[in-house]
Amino acid sequence: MRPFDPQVLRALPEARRPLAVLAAVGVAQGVATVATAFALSSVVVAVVRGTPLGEPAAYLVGLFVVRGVLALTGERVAASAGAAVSAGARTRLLRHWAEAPAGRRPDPAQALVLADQGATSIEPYVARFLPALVSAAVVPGLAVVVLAFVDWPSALVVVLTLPLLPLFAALIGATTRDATQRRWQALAGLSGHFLDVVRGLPTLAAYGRAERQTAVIGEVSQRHRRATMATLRLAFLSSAALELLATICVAIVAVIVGLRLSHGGMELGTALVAILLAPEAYWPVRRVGAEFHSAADGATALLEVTRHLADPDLASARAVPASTLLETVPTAARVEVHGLGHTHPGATHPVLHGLELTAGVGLTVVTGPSGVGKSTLLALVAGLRTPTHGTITSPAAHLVTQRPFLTPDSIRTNLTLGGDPATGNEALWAALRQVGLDGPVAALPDGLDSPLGDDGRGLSAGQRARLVLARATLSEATVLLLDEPTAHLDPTSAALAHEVIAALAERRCVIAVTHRPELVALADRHVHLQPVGVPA
Ligand SMILES: Nc1ncnc2c1ncn2[C@@H]1O[C@H](COP(=O)(O)OP(=O)(O)OP(=O)(O)O)[C@@H](O)[C@H]1O
Repeated sequence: MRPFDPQVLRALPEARRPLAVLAAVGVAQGVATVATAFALSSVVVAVVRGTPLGEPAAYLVGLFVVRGVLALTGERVAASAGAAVSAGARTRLLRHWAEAPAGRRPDPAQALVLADQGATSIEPYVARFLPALVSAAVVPGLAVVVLAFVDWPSALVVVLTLPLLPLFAALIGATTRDATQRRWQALAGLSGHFLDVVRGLPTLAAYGRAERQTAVIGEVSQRHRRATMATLRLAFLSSAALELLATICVAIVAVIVGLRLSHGGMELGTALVAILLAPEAYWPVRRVGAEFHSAADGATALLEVTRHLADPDLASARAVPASTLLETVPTAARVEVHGLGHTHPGATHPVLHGLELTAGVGLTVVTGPSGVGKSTLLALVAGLRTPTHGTITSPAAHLVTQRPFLTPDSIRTNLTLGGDPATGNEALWAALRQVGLDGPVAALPDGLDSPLGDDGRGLSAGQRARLVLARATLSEATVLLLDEPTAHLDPTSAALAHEVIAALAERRCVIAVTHRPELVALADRHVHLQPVGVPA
């Protein structure tokens, strides 16, 4: 694992400015640190020799103030950079995946971990580790150069002993990486087992075996605890080892300087500067070692984010000939499909072949036997799948699937999902009225702010279907794709929903998959799909 990969700056441009400021602050802190060593030794020399103290003391106080301001600025910039880079990584990842064809998106569990814990762990990496890395790159070099001018024997000792610190840090880091890996495996084992037990709990309880799982979960948790404690022990021990090593190195400089001072081979001021500067060469390296433990996850996550954002597969998916891509024409309410063919990944036979379809403003219904590819056609037009053959031209479309997504949040949030969250109450109630859902929602204690459970729990299947239809009416998309929009509705509600769909089709291009003859009767165009190989 590299401590810092410059690719990050290309993938996350929001990181450039704060990292440049952090580097500048790091350099300024290095200069201020060296200047403080000189000012402090001048004060001590003035006290010992009884010379006027005012000037060196004023310099020292001024330098302390400057260092305080620099430290404060560094902390603030680092904290806001951490938050900005972490949020930027999450937003870019989600946008990147959302834009990618469904077939090229990562596995949902992996995507969730990366966008959630992964993006969060980037924050300490940027806020704490990178500033430490900047200091480690600037301060030791500066301290050694100045020391070489002031007292070259001390500089020589530092130059000879300084490489020991990164060497030990790297050795300890390699051991920590294995221990961290073991901890993650134990954690994954624990979560996987816990999930299995929770899933199977009703069955286990029914057969009176639930109690037995307590011991198994206890054992797996203990394994995770032991792995965590081993990592922590290693982290504390490694910090202590680096600390000890750095102290010994400083002590060597101090002893040599002390001996030369007592034999009169050195000025008091020079000796003080050497003793004050020597630790400054070691501590930034020590700090990098200490911060490495908290930043290891973030560095890995950042690499993973960069890899996803620069995914050559995805880049080539976007670069495939325009004929197989959706063209985004925001204004035209028109869908054109020519010679469309699609074979699902892993399937041997195409589900669609040589399909022609032109749909403008109005209602186009798509019918056909079950499994013929109606939902696949809508997913292709929506851009969720990439066609294997042919072309599709469509503006960004609003798709209502057979199992529409409802988030465990308020009705308001669900209505405005994917649209403008600031949509006014009046428009929301009007949309609900259109689908006949205003009464049931008004009867809820919190009205529009009433919460829904997972997958719309709290609403009947028919009410869910009407809610997503209301969401479609609020959408600004000029193309609406509806997959069996009235399948779950009773005849009265279905008739109301059909009216809404017909009203929507007056100004937009609505393509609806349906088995309902009532909706087919309202259509301006009717496309009946036949299984591939069967003449239309
Ligand atoms: N992700 C997938 N991978 C492989 N095959 C798939 C996938 N999704 C759908 N299929 C297959 O593609 C064919 C068309 O499916 P699709 O859902 O488009 O049919 P449909 O006409 O909408 O059916 P229904 O009317 O029952 O909803 C089916 O044979 C289905 O098994």
